[in-house]
Amino acid sequence: MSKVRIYALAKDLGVDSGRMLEILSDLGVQFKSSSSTLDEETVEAIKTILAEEKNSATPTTPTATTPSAQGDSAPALQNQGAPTATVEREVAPRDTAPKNEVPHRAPVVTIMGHVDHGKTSLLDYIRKTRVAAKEAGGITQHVGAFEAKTSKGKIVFIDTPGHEAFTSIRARGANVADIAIIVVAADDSIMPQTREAIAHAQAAKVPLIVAINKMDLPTANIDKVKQDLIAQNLVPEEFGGDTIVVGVSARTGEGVEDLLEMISLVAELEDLRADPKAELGGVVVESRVDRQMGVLANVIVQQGTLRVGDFLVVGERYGKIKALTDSLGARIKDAGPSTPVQILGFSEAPTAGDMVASARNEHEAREMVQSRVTVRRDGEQAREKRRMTLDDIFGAGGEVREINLVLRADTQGSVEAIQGILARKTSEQVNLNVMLAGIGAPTEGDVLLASTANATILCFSVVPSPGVQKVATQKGIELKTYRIIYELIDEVDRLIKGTQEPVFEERYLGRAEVRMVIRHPKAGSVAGSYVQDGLLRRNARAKVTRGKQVVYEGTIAGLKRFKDDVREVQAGYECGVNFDWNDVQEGDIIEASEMVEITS
Ligand SMILES: Nc1nc2c(ncn2[C@@H]2O[C@H](COP(=O)(O)OP(=O)(O)OP(=O)(O)O)[C@@H](O)[C@H]2O)c(=O)[nH]1
Repeated sequence: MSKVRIYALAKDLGVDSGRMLEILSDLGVQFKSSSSTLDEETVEAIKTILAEEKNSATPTTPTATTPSAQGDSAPALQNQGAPTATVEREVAPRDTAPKNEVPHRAPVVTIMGHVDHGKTSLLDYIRKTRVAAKEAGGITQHVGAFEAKTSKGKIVFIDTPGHEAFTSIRARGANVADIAIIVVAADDSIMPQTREAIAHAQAAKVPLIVAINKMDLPTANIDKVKQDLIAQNLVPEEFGGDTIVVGVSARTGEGVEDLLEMISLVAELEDLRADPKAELGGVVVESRVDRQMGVLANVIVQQGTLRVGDFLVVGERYGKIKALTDSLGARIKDAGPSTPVQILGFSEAPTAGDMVASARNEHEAREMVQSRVTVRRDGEQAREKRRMTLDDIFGAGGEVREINLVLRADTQGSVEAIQGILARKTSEQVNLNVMLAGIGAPTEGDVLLASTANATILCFSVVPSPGVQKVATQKGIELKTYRIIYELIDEVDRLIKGTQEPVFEERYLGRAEVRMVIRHPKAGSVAGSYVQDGLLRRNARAKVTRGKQVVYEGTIAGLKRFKDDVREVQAGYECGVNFDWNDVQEGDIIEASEMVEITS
């Protein structure tokens, strides 16, 4: 039997993800994502655990016809007898002492990709086929996201496709999406914005699923897309990698079901939970001003529950919810986690990415706003005083070993040349992580990416527009332009140096011979010595040898010329040397050295 992916096994065994994760953690199995593979032994162990549970849960009524001749317990679990229900029932006793009482929530998915690769079409297809719009009078409300129903439950899709929205939300510190779908047209393969989308999803550390769209076209070249994905370090599962790739057509609907199923499986294994009773947390997806209704803000609730009449604080504004509308256009009274809603009640339009909090009453809402204003002002003042330096970004003393870069250059050739040089500079100590390498001037999106990932933007032979430069300045992002490749590389070297632990080298200073030892009741032994070569320096490292043997290693604690304390004594002079050691003898050789930081 070959290796099995976690999600595939969970599906085969009809086990819910929570239980699968529990078993894996009980077994001490480490895994990266739901696509990670399990070896044969682990699979057998899981099957055994499930079989044992099954037996102990139904001791007297062996369920389906599971002949004892069947050595492997797995087929029994795959039997038709409502496996999911059975498993859930079996799990129940364990739930008496649940690790996590917080209920599951629906995944929030964002669709990104290159222009014209079919993001909108895919969203439209899913909305058309999966949203029961008629329930609410036939008009779906635009609330920035919609809820699709699948056999495995609800999936929330953010319906403004494109990474700009996603990134601006992230740049404000919010991470609204749990899963990113990267749409790649089968006839066009990976394009610049695909690469950007991948970089953004990776920077957000959200699992991504690649949807190869337009499979219906005769010019579709799936193999090419897969090869191009590999070149982006996204190795599809069939080649042994972790990247889930699903072929779809937004036109015919082919594969969309599989895509939804994959989303559900990934979501299950992400074990997404949120407490509807917790303090409110939500994110503004978009907002607009309606001539008749006023400000409408589209929000996704992340935890807690929104209720009509609540006071909400968003950024430096607050408002009272006058009305809540769900994605089907229905007026609702409250909305729990992973619910997209439209809120009426703000006096000014909030910005995408703003986080929504609730206050108990108007007074508290006002206070919260006031304290936010103060924090912002303080921050602005502090920033003015101290423009961020690279050391600030990466930490002094090289605590951060990852250097994130966004690279922009005039041609593909330059990009590749620079990337080639950078690749050689990655070492065990420092990882140069080029989050995005693109042709053309840097964009505001690059700055947002850089600001969320603490990256530096390096430009070669391209110049940022004043607008982009301004945003970079506001966000304290280093945006540097070069006309000569080696100057850019020098900058990278500087970054590397800033992040590395300093390297020290022992440098020889000099040697002295001990000619006479004076035993002093208070000062201990003073070695009257003659400096034969170089110099001796106070606080330098000292090694004392007697014949061929090293008898002491430590520090020159004191150094005197006659009665005076001195800092150093040159060759050709006599001096008195003190150590924190008293067994020095006539004839010993003192060798002094110091540790010097290597700068190259
Ligand atoms: N044959 C075929 N055409 C498709 C498919 N999906 C989208 N298209 C077509 O591709 C074009 C672009 O589709 P959109 O959905 O607008 O692409 P998009 O990625 O949302 O584009 P932008 O919003 O401009 O970034 C349209 O003409 C669609 O009809 C598909 O699966 N098959």
